[in-house]
Amino acid sequence: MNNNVANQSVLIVDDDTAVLHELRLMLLSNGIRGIETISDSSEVVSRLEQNNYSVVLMDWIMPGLTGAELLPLLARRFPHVPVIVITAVSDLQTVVRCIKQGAFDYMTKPVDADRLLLTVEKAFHISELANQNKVLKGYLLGEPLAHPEHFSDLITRSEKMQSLFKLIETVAPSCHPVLIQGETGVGKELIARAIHRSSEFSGAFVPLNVAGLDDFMFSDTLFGHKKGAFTGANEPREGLIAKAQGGTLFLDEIGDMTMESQVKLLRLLQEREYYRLGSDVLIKSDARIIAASNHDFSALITQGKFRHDLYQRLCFHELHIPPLRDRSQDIIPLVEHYVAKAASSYEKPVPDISRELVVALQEYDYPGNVRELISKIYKGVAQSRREILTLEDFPELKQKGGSGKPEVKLAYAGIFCLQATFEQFPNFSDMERLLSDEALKITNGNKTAAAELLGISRPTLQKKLAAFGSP
Ligand SMILES: Nc1ncnc2c1ncn2[C@@H]1O[C@H](COP(=O)(O)OP(=O)(O)OP(=O)(O)O)[C@@H](O)[C@H]1O
Repeated sequence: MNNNVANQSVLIVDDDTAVLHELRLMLLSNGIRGIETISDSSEVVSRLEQNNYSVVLMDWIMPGLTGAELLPLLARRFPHVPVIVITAVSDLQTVVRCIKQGAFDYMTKPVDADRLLLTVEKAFHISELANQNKVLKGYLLGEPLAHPEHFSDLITRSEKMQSLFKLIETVAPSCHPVLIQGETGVGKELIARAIHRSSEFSGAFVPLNVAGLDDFMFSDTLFGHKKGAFTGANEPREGLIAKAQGGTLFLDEIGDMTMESQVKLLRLLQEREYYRLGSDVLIKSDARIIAASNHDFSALITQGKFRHDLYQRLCFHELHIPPLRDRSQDIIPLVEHYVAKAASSYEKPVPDISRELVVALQEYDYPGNVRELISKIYKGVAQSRREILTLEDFPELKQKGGSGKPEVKLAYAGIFCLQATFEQFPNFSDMERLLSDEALKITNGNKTAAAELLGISRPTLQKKLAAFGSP
């Protein structure tokens, strides 16, 4: 049985306690833990009202409520719970009736263990999908995140990111692998951590960057080794997969993995078991695997650099994180957050940000995404000698803009409508006055900083203010 059973539960209904016991044992011995049994069929509805069962396994012929009476009731009240009917009669008519009334599948007594497990596994899968659909529907109807605190490290105002968070809440509790794709520095590791938090798995989040690891290093780091496994293995080593037991193993830069290591990872995903180097003891693993990459997998697969079967296993759930330039609403909140952080780490007061810098930061396209934004902010704050950050502190942005003065965009004209501001089209002197007032407002009355912002000397600003009659 594969690994998607940890959060699943089964309700078995049969008036024969010996059958209940036997079915329970069959499921238990295959790793299914959440099993409850009822011998009185009239209790089924109230049990389903109180608990979230993934699957109901039910006898057809029972005293009290029979299968024929119960099945339509369950199909109507709990349509998302697959019901598997067990019947002693293998006549075609009963089977057709079961399926027509909404049974997910049927089987005849005596129950064959292999068939039971296969059917229950299929039903788990359907139940999981139905559950995800239910949650997604709720979200589409505007429901907020169930646990926003799981995403508290991610600063965003973008609707695309909010939708991604909602998707994460629906897929996080399943044990299936997740593949996160996105450009470098876009926040893939933060997203992986948010998935782990949302899964509420009790084990640890264990990250491993596989780029640059040769196959031996990969195997030793991931699986560990037995004492004496190779020259220099003086002590046994527990691999990272063991540290991630009950939790999440995050494999970063998976597109750079060697072909040999890909075979080993594929085996781990298929079998959920592994050997330490030098050991012939098979160890089971229940760690959930999240992988991340900034590569285009279709290109890697075509070039023969990545196994198609591994890709298919990894992308059971696939998440794409949009680059920062496609969610420009995030730029300013990120800038504000990291300016405050940088100032605190350099023990400086938190500076204001000049308007021209705000515009330039919004216009930039961030090929290195959030990581690049952070690095620019830290450099800018470190070198700034004033209480306001200006374009001067961000020479790379200044060079990009040529003159250093970013163009006023059309969108900006929506806010800054000259005629509406002045009631008539302004002349030069009106504009000078407006610019001077704005610069002084932004710099809290600091004339030196305001003059710098305006690109004029302090005495020139002083003269102009005197001409306007301003203090
Ligand atoms: N939405 C966000 N809010 C706050 N910080 C963020 C956000 N996204 C990314 N960061 C920060 O940006 C930096 C890069 O993020 P992260 O390491 O998660 O990116 P990545 O996509 O995994 O990068 P790489 O492709 O290089 O592995 C980190 O310091 C992270 O904390």
